[in-house]
Amino acid sequence: MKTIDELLSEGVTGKRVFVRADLNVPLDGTTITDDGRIRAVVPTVKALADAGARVIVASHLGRPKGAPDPAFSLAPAAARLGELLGEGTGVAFAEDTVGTAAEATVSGLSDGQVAVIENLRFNAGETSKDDTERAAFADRLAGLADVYVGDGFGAVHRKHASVYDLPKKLPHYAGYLIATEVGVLKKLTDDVQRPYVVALGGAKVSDKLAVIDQLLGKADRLLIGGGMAYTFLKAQGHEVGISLLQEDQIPTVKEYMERAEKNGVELVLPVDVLVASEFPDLKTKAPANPATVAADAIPADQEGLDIGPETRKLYASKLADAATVFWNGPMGVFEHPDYAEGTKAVAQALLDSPGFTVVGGGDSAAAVRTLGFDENAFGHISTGGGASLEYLEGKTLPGLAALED
Ligand SMILES: Nc1ncnc2c1ncn2[C@@H]1O[C@H](COP(=O)(O)OP(=O)(O)O)[C@@H](O)[C@H]1O
Ligand SMILES: O=C(OP(=O)(O)O)[C@H](O)COP(=O)(O)O
Repeated sequence: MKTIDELLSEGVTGKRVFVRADLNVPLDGTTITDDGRIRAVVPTVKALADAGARVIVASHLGRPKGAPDPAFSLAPAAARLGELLGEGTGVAFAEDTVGTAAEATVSGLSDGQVAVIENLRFNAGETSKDDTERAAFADRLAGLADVYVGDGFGAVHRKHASVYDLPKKLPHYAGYLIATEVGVLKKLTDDVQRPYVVALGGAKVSDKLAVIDQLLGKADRLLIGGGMAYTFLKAQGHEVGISLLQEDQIPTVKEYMERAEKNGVELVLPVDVLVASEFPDLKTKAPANPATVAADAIPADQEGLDIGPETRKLYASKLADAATVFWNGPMGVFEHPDYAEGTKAVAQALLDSPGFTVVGGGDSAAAVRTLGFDENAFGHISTGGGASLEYLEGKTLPGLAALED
């Protein structure tokens, strides 16, 4: 994989450099609640701009349906990137991705200037499963630039036009963030120190259940929380009320539980959970007054939204002797204070553990910071949840493979 340092040594003055970042930050309206992913790409963008490149930063945000949707605009992220790059840099923003606004914005760039183009996923070609459709969109993106720098680690597991097809059409290099992320995760695959404990939670259940398959051959202990837990509880035969559930995965999860037992992997599930009859209001943060119930006694009209106090203690004890910890996915709806204790307890347990601790994922990293933890106290905070999990699985990641070609 060629790195950005090689590109800089070849010279970039006047070149249009397309930086595929992951600016998929959590938003409250147009307010960014955690800017970690934007800060993470600053070294790459700054190095290119300082060297006289005309930098085009592109990203997805959220999961819009292949058409413009103002709720998913990258405008707030562009403004924040401008602030982070500092006085005088200024960041132009194009209100489309490959249309006239993008073309005009890019052709208006002088050497050392930076532009952000609108959300890549406002175009159906970005995420299309049809190779021809994706390639056609990548062709249009390629028209904007001379060189490609891949630095959106959080999206390298996606076979999307800007991640996989575009680098094939331009000279391509890995940015600083991708180089750092891969360096750290490699340590967890090559020579992992044991006990190796993995904690999994969050809401992207269908995406992340698959990694458990691989982890059953690698980890010593798996702690399951967040929205992920209820498919396991249901597979054990318990009712989960109106909790997040991946019904079609129940047979798979049953098989995981059997294999864990056979392989001597400790698979740990919540023993109690916080429940309420409705999802909390994350805007007003009005008190949700959850009840604590045993994990095998979730009422039919209630939803599990955090792990309970006994589970917090249990998970802390299971992390206490870990030599390596990988954690992805909040243990509950941490954005609301009534459901943040489970995530806080796991974050604290990582800090108390003597081992090497890695936190992966946009929301997990955001949770650690917004709940007041010092991000530097963890071994590594990865900007990618799904991406880091798939890397640990040993899968070929499209966005890394394309940079290696
Ligand atoms: N029990 C639950 N029910 C519904 N959503 C949950 C639950 N626990 C956690 N979540 C949500 O999961 C989201 C993060 O999930 P995910 O995107 O998978 O994590 P990451 O970005 O760290 O990879 C958070 O917004 C959180 O509110
Ligand atoms: O937030 C992301 O992934 P993550 O939640 O697994 O960390 C990335 O920006 C990828 O987004 P996607 O899962 O909508 O493709």
